[in-house]
Amino acid sequence: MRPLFSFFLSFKFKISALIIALLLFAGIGAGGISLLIAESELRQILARQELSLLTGAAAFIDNDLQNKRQLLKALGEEINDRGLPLAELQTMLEAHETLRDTFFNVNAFDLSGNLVASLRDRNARRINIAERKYFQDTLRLQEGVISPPIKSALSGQPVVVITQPLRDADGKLIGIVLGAIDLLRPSFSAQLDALRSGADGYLFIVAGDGVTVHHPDKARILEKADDAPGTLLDAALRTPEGWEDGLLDDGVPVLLVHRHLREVDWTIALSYPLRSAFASMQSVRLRALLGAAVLTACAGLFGWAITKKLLRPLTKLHEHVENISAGRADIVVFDVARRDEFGDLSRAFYGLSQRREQAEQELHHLATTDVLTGLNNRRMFDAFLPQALARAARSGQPVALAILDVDHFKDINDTLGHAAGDQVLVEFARRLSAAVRASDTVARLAGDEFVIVFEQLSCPAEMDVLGKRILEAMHAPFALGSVQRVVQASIGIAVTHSAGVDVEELMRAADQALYGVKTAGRNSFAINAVGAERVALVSGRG
Ligand SMILES: Nc1nc2c(ncn2[C@@H]2O[C@H](COP(=O)(O)OP(=O)(O)OP(=O)(O)O)[C@@H](O)[C@H]2O)c(=O)[nH]1
Repeated sequence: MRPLFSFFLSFKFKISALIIALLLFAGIGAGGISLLIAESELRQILARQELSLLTGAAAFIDNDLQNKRQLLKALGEEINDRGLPLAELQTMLEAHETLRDTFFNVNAFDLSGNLVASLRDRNARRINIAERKYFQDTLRLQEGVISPPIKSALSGQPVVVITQPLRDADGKLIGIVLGAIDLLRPSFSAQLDALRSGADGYLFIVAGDGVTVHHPDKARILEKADDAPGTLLDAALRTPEGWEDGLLDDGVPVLLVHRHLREVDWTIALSYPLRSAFASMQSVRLRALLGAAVLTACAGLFGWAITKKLLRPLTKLHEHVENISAGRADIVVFDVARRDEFGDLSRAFYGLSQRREQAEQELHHLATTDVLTGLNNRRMFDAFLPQALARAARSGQPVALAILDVDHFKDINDTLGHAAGDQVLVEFARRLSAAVRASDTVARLAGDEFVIVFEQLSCPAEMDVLGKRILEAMHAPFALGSVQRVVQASIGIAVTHSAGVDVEELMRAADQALYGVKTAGRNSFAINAVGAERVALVSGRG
């Protein structure tokens, strides 16, 4: 669980995730925008294509209506020219075969609106259409009109009628003749059926007042469609031609292409469900999405591999830090030649480690060195003496410890001052260091008290020589500014070559020797062989 967790926290994972996210964003963004543009273009193309088909259909219907009007006009003129009375119209209508082919029915009415002739049924019941608006309009305008879709008073069928005023030989209005178009089987039906687009698309015609003139669902003919402001139909009725996007009542998104007719206040429209119109786009979208997903996965893997490679120096750096912490490597491994950010970081680590090492050395020096004389201090001596004893035990060689005390040092301080006292201590330390061998270790314990550890002695008697040499080193007077001062010292030496002697025993033996020298008058040394219980007193001059 934990490695998985740290995997998700890793920089590699974050970078790879970022690459994938950016690619997804760019891919889906670019793909989405391209698809949107393609869809919009396709919509325009489809709409234009459908509109040009509608224009053909509209022209056909306009021509059909115009032909029908012309036919009725010709009929009216013939009646006028021949001065036929209304009573003879039935015979005349029946004689016109073209009327039967062109219209569902043709009827004639007198000025009072009473039926006087009916092409299809000479015994038709005597109806009156005086109240019908198209009748009144024809008389008022004295020219033919096309009615809105209505229910026929004679047949009860949904029809549209085309009227033509009738005159006698003197040109006086005597009635009207009208031709009815059956809206359930209009003459332009075949043409409209041929134009049906797409499996779900359908054509319909609606009058300017929203009443349906033609619809594949015949039950809707004569129904008033919803043309409230903001509806698709409202938009279609308000413009001569064009296309709109919108939702049908049942929520289906459609492309509505429409065109207004020339002969009559009708709009022919094609409702085209976008689902079928863009069926091909759906599959393109799916394929594009799949392609983007595959590409993103490949890019993600590639990004992972590249990131891993790019971050290898960082992994190496981490290894170096671990190795240095564990003492398996030196800080020099940080000093790489790379000329990039990782190189800079590694070298910065190197510099930092160098400074830290230096600081540690300085701290160690401060902690183990006497500030005044530069000799080892008590802390160093305490750590060093047991090691020296252990070394001596291993080598079997004698080891000696000398404790030195400057004689009457307090007098120097008191008579010449503390600074002069310091000078004496510094010079005393210098002479001590010069008098002993490189293998011997000198330290200042405190005040005017010094120690020397002598290692690698050939025999205990060698200490006689060394003790004398130290006293001799102090013979020359100390120059303290303008004053020359003789400085003497007392030395207590403990020497042993038995492995079992410990630090306390040795210190005690050296102290005893020193005490003996002090008691005997100072300026000399004494050697105390540990275990031998013998104190040898040797004069200051050796
Ligand atoms: N100038 C100076 N004096 C110090 C320092 N440390 C300790 N002293 C003085 O050294 C003197 C040590 O005196 P003692 O060792 O007790 O006496 P002494 O005069 O040497 O007498 P004996 O050892 O018996 O000969 C004291 O007066 C301390 O104040 C130091 O770092 N510098």
